[in-house]
Amino acid sequence: MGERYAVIMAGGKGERFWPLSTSQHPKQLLSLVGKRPFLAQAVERLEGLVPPERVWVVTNRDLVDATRAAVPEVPAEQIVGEPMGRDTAAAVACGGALIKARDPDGVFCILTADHVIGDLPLFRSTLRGAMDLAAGEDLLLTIGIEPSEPSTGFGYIEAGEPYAEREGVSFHRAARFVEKPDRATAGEYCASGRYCWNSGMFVWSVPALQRAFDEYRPQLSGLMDELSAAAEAGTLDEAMARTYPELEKISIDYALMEKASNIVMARGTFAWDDVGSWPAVRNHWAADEAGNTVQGTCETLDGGGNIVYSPDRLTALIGMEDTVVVQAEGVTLVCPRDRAQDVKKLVGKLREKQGYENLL
Ligand SMILES: Nc1nc2c(ncn2[C@@H]2O[C@H](COP(=O)(O)OP(=O)(O)O[C@H]3O[C@H](CO)[C@@H](O)[C@H](O)[C@@H]3O)[C@@H](O)[C@H]2O)c(=O)[nH]1
Repeated sequence: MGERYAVIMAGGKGERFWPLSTSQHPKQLLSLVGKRPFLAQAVERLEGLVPPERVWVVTNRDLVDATRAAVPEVPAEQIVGEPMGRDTAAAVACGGALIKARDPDGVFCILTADHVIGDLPLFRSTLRGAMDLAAGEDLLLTIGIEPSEPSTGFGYIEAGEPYAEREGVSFHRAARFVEKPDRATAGEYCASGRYCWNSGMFVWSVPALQRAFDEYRPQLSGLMDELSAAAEAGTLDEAMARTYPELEKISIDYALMEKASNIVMARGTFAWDDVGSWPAVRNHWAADEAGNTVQGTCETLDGGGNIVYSPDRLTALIGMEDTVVVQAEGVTLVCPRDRAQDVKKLVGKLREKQGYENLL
C-alpha cells in the first residue's frame, strides 16, 4: 500500500483582503488569524498524519520564494510554481503528478491554503478515515462540512446512502454537487439536513485520480503523465511552461466531482471557515462592548459593529456603524460591512487603471 501525502493548493490572487493582500502577498501568506500565515497553519495541522517532508505546495511561479519562506519546514523543491493559474483541476493534476513521481500508489489529500480549521483531532480523524478508505478502494473522497448557515459562498454536496464509518466519522455516497446556490436554495439545503458544504478538500490515490481524469478529462491525465515524468527527470519547470498555456481553465468541481459516480463524502463536523472577506475576521478577533472588532489601534466615539485593521496608525471613528476600515500598504479602504464582498470588484477596476500596479 502507498504512503500518505498532501498537496496544498495555494493559488490565491490576493483580492479579498486588499489592500493588505496583493498579488505578491496573497491571503495564504497573511497571518490574519493566528500567529503564522494561513499556509503554515495548513501544514502544521497535518501533524501526526502527514509530515512536512511529504507535503507539496502548488502555487504561482511568482510566489515560489515567498511561499518557501513562509513554510521553511516543507522541502524547497516541493514548493512548485505554475506558470499561470489554470484553476483547481490543473493544480490537482499537477499535485497528482508530483505524488506519482514519488510513489505511483500513493494516497494523498488535496487541501486549501487559506482556511481556518478548529477541532484539530476531529479534522485529523476525518482525514485519516478518508485516507484509509482511499487506500483500499477506487474512490474519490470529498470532505463535506455540516453547514451552520445558508451561505451562498460555498458549493453544496448532497449526502446519498451511507457508505462507511471510519474513525467515528460517517461517510456517504455523494448524491450530487451544486456549486454556490442562491440564498433560498441554500436555505432549503440547510433545512433538509442532507447537504454539506463543499470544503474544497479531497482525498484519493494516484491511480484513482488518474482513472477519473482518463474518463472525464483525458487532457489532465496526459498532464499527470507528462509532469510526473518531468519531475523524475528534473525538468518540471520546462514541462509546466510547455503544457500550461494549452490547458483549459476549469475547477476540479466541474471537471470531476460533478461527473464521477465513485464519489464518497465524509460528513465533517469540525469547525471550518474559509474567511472569505474582511467581515469574516469578526469570528476570529475579539470584539469590544460596542461590537467593534479591531486589529491595531482604533478609538471610537459612539457607533459600533465596525471592523478595523490599522496596525501602523490610529484610526478614529465618530458615530460610524458597521463599517470596514483597513489601513495597510499605504492605502485606506473604507466600505460598509455588507459591501465588503465588492473589494474584489474594486481591485478589478483598479487593475484597469494606470498607476496602481504596485498597490495590487
Ligand atoms: N495552485 C492553484 N491553486 C488554486 C488555483 N485556483 C484556486 N486555487 C486554490 O484553490 C482553493 C479554492 O479556490 P477558489 O477558486 O478560491 O474557490 P472558491 O471560489 O472559494 O470555491 C471552491 O471552494 C469552496 C470552499 O472554499 C467550495 O465551497 C466551492 O464549492 C469550490 O470548491 C484556494 O485555496 C485557492 O488558493 C490555481 O489556478 N492554482
